[in-house]
Amino acid sequence: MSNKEKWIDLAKESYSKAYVPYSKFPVGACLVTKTGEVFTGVNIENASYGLTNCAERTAIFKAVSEGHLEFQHLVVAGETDEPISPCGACRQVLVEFCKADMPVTLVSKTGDLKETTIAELLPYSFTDEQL
Ligand SMILES: O=c1ccn([C@H]2C[C@H](O)[C@@H](CO)O2)c(=O)[nH]1
Ligand SMILES: [Zn+2]
Repeated sequence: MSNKEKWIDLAKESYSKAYVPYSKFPVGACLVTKTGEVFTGVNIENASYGLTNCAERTAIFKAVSEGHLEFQHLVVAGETDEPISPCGACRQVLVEFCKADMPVTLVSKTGDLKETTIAELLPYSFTDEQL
């Protein structure tokens, strides 16, 4: 089994930890650091719906909290017909921590994959270079 297949499995396995009483729509992410450590994340919803934290941001915030700032790959898996597509808020947070050419693998419920990159997900993004 390749590393990427393992990361896809980890993203899917994390569904069981998603806190999704409102949408019943679990999403799992697996973020891999440059040195190969893996951080999973799930969506965590709230009765005040807007405070929901997506799986992607949960994974990033976990990794950054542990001192990791360099990443090599992200997998996001959802119970969608087509490979899941990260929301705009997560794309902006990903741009903050991931290089433009970092590969991102998006996964559907049947295991269809879409291979993309950070820059493809959020072209012409606002970054610290503009501050
Ligand atoms: O890429 C995505 C898309 C959606 N969600 C979550 C937010 C909410 O909990 C549920 C439905 O939008 O899915 C994620 O975690 N990641
Ligand atoms: Zn999101």
